[in-house]
Amino acid sequence: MSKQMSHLDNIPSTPGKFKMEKSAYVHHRLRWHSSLAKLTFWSFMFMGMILIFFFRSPSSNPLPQDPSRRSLRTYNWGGPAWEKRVRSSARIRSRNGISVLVTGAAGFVGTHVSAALKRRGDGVLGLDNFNDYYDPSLKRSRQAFLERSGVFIVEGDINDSALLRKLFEVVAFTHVMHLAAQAGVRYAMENPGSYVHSNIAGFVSLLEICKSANPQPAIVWASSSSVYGLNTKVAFSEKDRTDQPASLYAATKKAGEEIAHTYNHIYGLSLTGLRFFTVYGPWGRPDMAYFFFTRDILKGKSIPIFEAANHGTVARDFTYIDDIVKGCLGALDTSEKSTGSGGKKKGAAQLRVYNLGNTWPVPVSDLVSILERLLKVNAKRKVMKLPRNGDVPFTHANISLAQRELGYKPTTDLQSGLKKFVRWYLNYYSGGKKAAG
Ligand SMILES: O=C(O)[C@H]1O[C@H](OP(=O)(O)OP(=O)(O)OC[C@H]2O[C@@H](n3ccc(=O)[nH]c3=O)[C@H](O)[C@@H]2O)[C@H](O)[C@@H](O)[C@@H]1O
Repeated sequence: MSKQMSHLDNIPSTPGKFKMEKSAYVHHRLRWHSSLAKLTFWSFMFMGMILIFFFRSPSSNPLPQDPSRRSLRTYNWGGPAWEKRVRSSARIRSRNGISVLVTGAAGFVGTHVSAALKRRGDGVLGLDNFNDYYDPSLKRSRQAFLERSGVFIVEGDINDSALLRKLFEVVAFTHVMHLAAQAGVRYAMENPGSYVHSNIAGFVSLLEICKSANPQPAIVWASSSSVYGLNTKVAFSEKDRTDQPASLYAATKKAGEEIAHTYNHIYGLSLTGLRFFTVYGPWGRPDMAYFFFTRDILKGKSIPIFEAANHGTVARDFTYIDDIVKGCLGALDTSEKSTGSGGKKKGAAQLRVYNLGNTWPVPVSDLVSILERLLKVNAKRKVMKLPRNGDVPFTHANISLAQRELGYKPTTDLQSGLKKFVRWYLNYYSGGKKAAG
């Protein structure tokens, strides 16, 4: 080590503490070396910071969640073997059966509806983009489950008009069950673009193809209880106002209802919107509270339980998946044909909207108590104020219209439904991924 270096080693890091008895010359040189070393050090630090900033900046790092990039993903479709699979999956195998294109088929509700249609002999073709909003491996497991029942899921995006056109060329679908969407109330603040991309642009893209299809299919699609937003009149009825959405998610679903009106009015498409109320059950969505509460209770992690102003209760009209499936099938079976052809309306067509709820709101804290009993583990509850992120304090469905017109009649209470969910959850995550179903 050089003499100079050893001098430098003696320099304290804090300025002003240098020993003053050294000669002025040495003092001057040391100060000079010290400044040089510091200058070099800070230059490197500065360069480093710029590089880190550059590589981490969102504009230079295409995140998989970027919705505009989702549509740029290329999917493999087409070819004789692919068309054969499409035709075979969509083939009707029962008398008076229907042929249904199910969008979002690898999603929670999509999987259950596809399986139920297939069971009764209808033709079913799935479509899903397998995006990574939540663990795509769960979507792959649902796909495998459907495959075993004879349902083929085409990989693709509803914004891909060429793909949709091709599907209608290969199969004359009588119905579309449109469940592909960007779901989740709170995530809308993180990634607003994905809601516009899927729930508005994607819906319009699908309707454009449907209006030009010959014959035009009848469409049943998923709206949401969240369209009631800040409505305080209980129970929520289809006649109540829905012009005060509390989240962008709700606003895009409400926009969907208006868009449905337009396509019905101009092109004669038969359209039925279903306002689902907090659907839960086996194969559910990991971003929903009942699902991640279960995971976190088992892990011993604390769970945030929201409460409204003045310690008010937050409650949901939780609705079990099997009841929702019956509602969806009821809506498909009572759909009238679209009236247009070749993109032209020939007469008035059906336009409907229904609540599909359970009519029994349950406080979130009661949901947690049920989970504690089923899991035999006490939850670490962290009660906190309902964040201002789009959540509403309560939902409560009036279902008399769906009861009358769709024969909809929910039969599963939260305790029984969660029991089935917990059984599935424990089986699925203990390695029985294939068998769970
Ligand atoms: O009914 C609907 O239309 C909507 O239902 C759910 O939305 P949400 O009811 O907010 O369902 P969760 O996110 O599972 O929340 C359930 C309840 O737990 C509460 N919660 C949520 C998260 C949390 O950390 N803590 C907590 O107490 C929420 O405030 C809410 O009352 C779905 O996520 C939406 O996609 C769907 O459209």
